[in-house]
Amino acid sequence: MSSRSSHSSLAKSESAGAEEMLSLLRQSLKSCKIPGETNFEASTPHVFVILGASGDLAKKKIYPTLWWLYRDRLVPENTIFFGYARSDLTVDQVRAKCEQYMKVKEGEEERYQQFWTLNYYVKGSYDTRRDFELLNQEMTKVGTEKANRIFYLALPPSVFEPVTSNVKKCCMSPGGWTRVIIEKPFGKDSDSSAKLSAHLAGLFKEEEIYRIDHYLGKEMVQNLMSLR
Ligand SMILES: NC(=O)C1=CN([C@@H]2O[C@H](COP(=O)(O)OP(=O)(O)OC[C@H]3O[C@@H](n4cnc5c(N)ncnc54)[C@H](OP(=O)(O)O)[C@@H]3O)[C@@H](O)[C@H]2O)C=CC1
Ligand SMILES: O=C1O[C@H](COP(=O)(O)O)[C@@H](O)[C@H](O)[C@H]1O
Repeated sequence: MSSRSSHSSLAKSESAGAEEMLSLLRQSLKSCKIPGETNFEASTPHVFVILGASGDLAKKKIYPTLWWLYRDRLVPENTIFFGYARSDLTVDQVRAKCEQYMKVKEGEEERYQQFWTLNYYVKGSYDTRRDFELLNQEMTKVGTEKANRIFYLALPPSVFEPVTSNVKKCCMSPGGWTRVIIEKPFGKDSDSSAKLSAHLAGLFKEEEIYRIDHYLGKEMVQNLMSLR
């Protein structure tokens, strides 16, 4: 076999491997029927909110990941995305910040364009109830009251408490479920971690809270096929 054809069969087998993994992921999402949860195929609308949408984590990790999930049809079709932060930004400006991390391949441009048409941005502070009321109004206006809502805190830990309090007061989904995702660090020592946990427990049920350390699981997720 020539080196060119061995490269091309390697590329084919890698892309077949990726397709196989995506197909497995879709199958498992579709067969997942947890009571009270959304069936992946159902038409239930979802709103994914990135709090701290102007920041480093948002542009390097969260928006790219949402785009890749959307591209690979691993989020329910009826999903919209809201960015929220104090910076005065438009969706186009958020898009420009993210651009170099999105890794859009040839042939994906149309879907990529579609992804951004599903995005909205609301400017607001983290400790003002009125701003979260406005976010709530916008989400309801663009989406529906039935939509499940997911709030991703891409924010410094110093604002975790006011933000989660305001989400609870103003932004819980009226007709669906609500989830709050917090990226590490969960406090800086045992006391501050316990304080944060107590605060969250006072607002949400445990199943409404997701604590993420993407770094801890990274290698395992990347090697999912070898682990099977
Ligand atoms: N960046 C990364 O790769 C990783 C980050 N993390 C964690 O994710 C979270 C977010 O990180 P990252 O995006 O890097 O952080 P940033 O410093 O970029 O902050 C995110 C946004 O929060 C707002 N913000 C920043 N400082 C403050 C402040 N003192 N008070 C109120 N709002 C503020 C700003 O938005 P605005 O002014 O527009 O409101 C900013 O764009 C942190 O908890 C971090 O530890 C974890 C792993 C990796
Ligand atoms: O959580 C973390 O993530 C960032 C980014 O990691 P990446 O390898 O997924 O790009 C990392 O720089 C940081 O050290 C780590 O704590």
